[in-house]
Amino acid sequence: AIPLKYGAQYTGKRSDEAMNKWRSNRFGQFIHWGLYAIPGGVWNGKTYNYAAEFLKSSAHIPTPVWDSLMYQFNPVKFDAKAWAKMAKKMGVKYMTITTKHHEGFCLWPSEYTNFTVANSPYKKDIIKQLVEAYNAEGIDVNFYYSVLDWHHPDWRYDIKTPEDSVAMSRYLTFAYNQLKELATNYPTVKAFWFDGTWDNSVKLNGKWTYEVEKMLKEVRPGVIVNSRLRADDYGKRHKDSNGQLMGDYESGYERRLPDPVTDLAVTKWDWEACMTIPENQWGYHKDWSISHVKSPLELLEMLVHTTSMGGNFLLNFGPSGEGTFRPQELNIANTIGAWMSKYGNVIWDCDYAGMKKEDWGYYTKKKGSNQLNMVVFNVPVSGLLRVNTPKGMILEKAAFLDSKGVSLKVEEIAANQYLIHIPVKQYTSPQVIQVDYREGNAKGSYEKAKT
Ligand SMILES: COc1ccc([C@@H]2N[C@@H](C)[C@@H](O)[C@H]2O)cc1
Repeated sequence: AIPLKYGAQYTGKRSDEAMNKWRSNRFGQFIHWGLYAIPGGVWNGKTYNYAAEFLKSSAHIPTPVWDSLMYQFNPVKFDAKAWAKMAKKMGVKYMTITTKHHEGFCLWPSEYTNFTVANSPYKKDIIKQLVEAYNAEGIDVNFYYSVLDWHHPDWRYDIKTPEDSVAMSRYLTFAYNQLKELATNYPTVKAFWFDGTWDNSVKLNGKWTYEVEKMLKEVRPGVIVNSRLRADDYGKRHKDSNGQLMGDYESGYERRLPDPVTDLAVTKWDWEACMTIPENQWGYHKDWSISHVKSPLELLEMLVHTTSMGGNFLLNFGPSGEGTFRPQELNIANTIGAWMSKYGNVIWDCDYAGMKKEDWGYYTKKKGSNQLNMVVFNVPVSGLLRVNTPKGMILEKAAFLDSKGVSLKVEEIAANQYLIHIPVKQYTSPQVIQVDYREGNAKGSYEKAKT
């Protein structure tokens, strides 16, 4: 192994209470909110199709012009309690809020800059209101923080001169202080979601990323840090020069999911995928007709897919400049919430089942139980759901979760090979089958045939 000072600090999954809670949460709400929500992807009458939170660069807007949006930030319809109630109904157990996105505008009254809500017409601390409202609903709150900062004069994309180095170290001190401020002033924060760490200026500062992780865990013991923060002694990110995951979970899946057949390696570590409802909009965009908008059932399948591979699914919402969500977002919250109210127990506290992926959908398994869940998205025309079990696993019973125990026919067709018979009809939402099994070796008729 290559000796490293700023590489992975430990290997394997954390098994402390805080990480077990983070893992059992499984489903989270991402919220991207900032000045970008005011123009919403439109500038001087022109609609820019790229992600709305990048409008400053898409429309080549000078920093002073963009920053003056602060004087328009006044979300008169913002209601943290209403947001938290919607999230509770959706079935999320955690929420991750952009405290500061790339634009540098802070949703909390940071003492280290004037570019915050405190100096906007709105004035009040948005982070405080969200933390209190979501925690009151029993939902954990995590902080997204962009290291990249378009506003701060000392930010550098690369270090090419001694002046760059001096400026960037001033910037990193500023960011360190802001992060300490967030971890100190909002003591119920459970995790930090770092972004904007891909530039060379950060890769050259692996030591700073190590010190930030260390500081956060000293100020807030148990706090969780994503792999995107970290660079090692040689600028390697996410995994260090020895291939070891840095931070507490892998956070490279953005708008994409690992393949349930070829990417099973992810089941060896904790990971989270974050997802947009439109094709590629994190911040509020005025015109959602410019791309595909994912339906509730598409997103529900992604949530189940993610759980089936032992990951967390962070679904993004982009409130408007006034502090409201769109009808499509409300519909998604209600539709997924309705399914979660019936079947949330096959998501929360569930994990990878170690079973071979089948065409009909996904398996999940409740931690520490012999209860195997089958979430069926694709009903085969045959009505026969194939189940291949590992050696030593015998299926005993299968029933639709909401059928009050009416068993389904389980046909053993070969060693560790079964067919579960279900009615062939139009299902309008994913069906959940609960399977009971026992340890033991198959000794069906075919064994005799062989001997
Ligand atoms: C292609 O480059 C980027 C850079 C930043 C992002 C940001 N990460 C997401 C989690 C959002 O915050 C998006 O703005 C996305 C793509």
